[in-house]
Amino acid sequence: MKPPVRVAITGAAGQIGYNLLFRIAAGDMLGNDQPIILHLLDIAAAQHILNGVVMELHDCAFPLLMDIVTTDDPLIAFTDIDIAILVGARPRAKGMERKDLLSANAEIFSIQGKALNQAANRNVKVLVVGNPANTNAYITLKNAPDLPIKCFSAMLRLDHNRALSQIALKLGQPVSKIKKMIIWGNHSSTQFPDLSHAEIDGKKILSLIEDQSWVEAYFIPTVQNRGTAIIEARGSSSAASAANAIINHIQDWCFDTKKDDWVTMGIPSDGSYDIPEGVIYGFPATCQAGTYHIVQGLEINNIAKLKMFATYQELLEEKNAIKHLLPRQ
Ligand SMILES: NC(=O)C1=CN([C@@H]2O[C@H](COP(=O)(O)OP(=O)(O)OC[C@H]3O[C@@H](n4cnc5c(N)ncnc54)[C@H](O)[C@@H]3O)[C@@H](O)[C@H]2O)C=CC1
Ligand SMILES: O=C([O-])CC(=O)C(=O)O
Repeated sequence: MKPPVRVAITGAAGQIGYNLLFRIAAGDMLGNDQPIILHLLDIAAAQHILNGVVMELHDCAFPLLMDIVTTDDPLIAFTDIDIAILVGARPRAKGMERKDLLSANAEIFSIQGKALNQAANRNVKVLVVGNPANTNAYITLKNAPDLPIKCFSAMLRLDHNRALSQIALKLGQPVSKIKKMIIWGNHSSTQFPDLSHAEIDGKKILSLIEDQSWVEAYFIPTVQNRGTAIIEARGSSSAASAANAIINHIQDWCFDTKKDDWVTMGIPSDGSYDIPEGVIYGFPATCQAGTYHIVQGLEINNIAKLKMFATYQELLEEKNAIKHLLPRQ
């Protein structure tokens, strides 16, 4: 039997938590031969709900679930963990943009960055989901100066999956055939869902879509604003699809992306594609041996450059609003 992997999930008593924990414990994320210890963090006021979730986890009798730690203390939650999924944060309500959550949520990630720095395994994989996810991930990494920068990522996989599905629906093809999608930039309505490299059976998708205005008038805004549409329809934000995207993101990071394809991950900018260092930005990425790499060498036209820069500008504005929470230079 393999040694157990310790997976911390924050906001474990919330709606994403309820859609995520059971799938992780069932083996959907790390495989059906990988024992797991769950470290579940939520605030003191939510511990009674968390207890109910733990009762249900026990009632599933998952063979892979070796132990469950529950706590409201990030230091306890993050001790010796291999994977951290930082979900715990306020969700937005109708009429809000994700960046409106900055003042409510930013401090959470400053505290949790410090706790990760102190207690997590040095090769921990940290995925930030709580919104605004890119900037919260940046706060987290800046507060964890002793951890390598490549330990950190933010979730744009839900946007990536949304884009795949819209194309699958448009072309009447299975999602699995659509390759090389990209969501550049921020997990916000300024993101740039970019079809120009996407392929199906080796053919460029843009050449298969007869009505090019569909891309600008329908595809891009639908993907950009899908979170808002879900909130309007359900009355609360995406939970099952967010949990599914978390599983996809961690699975690819741990077990490699597929050959001849890539995924979108929010990762620290390094100057690639003229996006300066200092933000967490959605890039096309491949993963090998537990490390992500930005896909290099893609041709970017001038219109795309403008869209990529606009979403970068929004990230700079968000960063400016939380600069007091950034101790690491
Ligand atoms: N990046 C992405 O693609 C997506 C991000 N989200 C974001 O994920 C976050 C969570 O969403 P839901 O689960 O729907 O919200 P929720 O309100 O159902 O659950 C949030 C949980 O976090 C807990 N929490 C609050 N402060 C905490 C802290 N300091 N430490 C630990 N736990 C804390 C709350 O007590 C609650 O149990 C929101 O910020 C939402 O906007 C949601 C969907 C997709
Ligand atoms: O829209 C929201 O606030 C939740 C979220 O991030 C998404 O569904 O993409």
